[in-house]
Amino acid sequence: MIHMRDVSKIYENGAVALDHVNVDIEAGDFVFIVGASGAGKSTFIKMLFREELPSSGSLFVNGRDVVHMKRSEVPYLRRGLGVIFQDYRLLPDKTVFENVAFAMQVIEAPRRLMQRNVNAVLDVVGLRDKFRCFPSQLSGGEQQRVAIARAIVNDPAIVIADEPTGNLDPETSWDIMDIFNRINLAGTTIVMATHDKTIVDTMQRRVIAIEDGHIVRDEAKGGYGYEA
Ligand SMILES: Nc1ncnc2c1ncn2[C@@H]1O[C@H](COP(=O)(O)OP(=O)(O)OP(=O)(O)O)[C@@H](O)[C@H]1O
Repeated sequence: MIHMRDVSKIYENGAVALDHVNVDIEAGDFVFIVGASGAGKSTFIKMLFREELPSSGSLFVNGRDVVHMKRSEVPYLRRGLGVIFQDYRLLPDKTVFENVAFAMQVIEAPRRLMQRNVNAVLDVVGLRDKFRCFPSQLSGGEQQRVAIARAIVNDPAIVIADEPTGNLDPETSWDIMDIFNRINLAGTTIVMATHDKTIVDTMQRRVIAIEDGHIVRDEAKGGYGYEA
């Protein structure tokens, strides 16, 4: 599903964000990416949806060669992925329904599917009754739930999340993790960078720890491994 071979990333200013990284993530995995600030977690995540390219090495995501694909193929890569950020990134002038539907419009999904699928994912995240609200009328946790609905509405094989609970209080964070858990149980692969020690320690999922651009630990049922 995700195969990284000898991947390094050196930014233009010379910063080495990842140094000869090898990782295999299989269908249905739930993986936490942990590590100190600046360790390389976001770089790792960004390469999966080709926001950043490796400087060297090979990367296959969903069977696609991320390094050698043409620019015109990038939308096809991204169609198979749902991406979630710490700061939600909703469109402020669109309602909850429109924010989620927009992800279907972008891929030119048939209109008749739109109503059904948007309602279905709003049910998954428990926000069907807020479909007319604008993001500014929602709490942070609700906005993140809209972002999750948007990420999964096209039924991606992989959901990629960079610090999705970073702006949320512990209780709301657990509501969000509950949704990720259900999405994973339905078969979707989850790759999540996080600083949340309690969540990682409690969930006992696969943990990949990055330090200074190197993978220093990869455990099937791991803990956070650092002091919070
Ligand atoms: N666009 C960029 N240009 C130059 N250097 C960068 C860029 N993005 C990240 N870096 C550097 O690459 C290294 C890894 O950064 P990255 O953002 O991947 O770390 P991180 O583990 O996600 O950190 P955080 O937890 O603070 O988000 C750092 O040294 C950072 O300064």
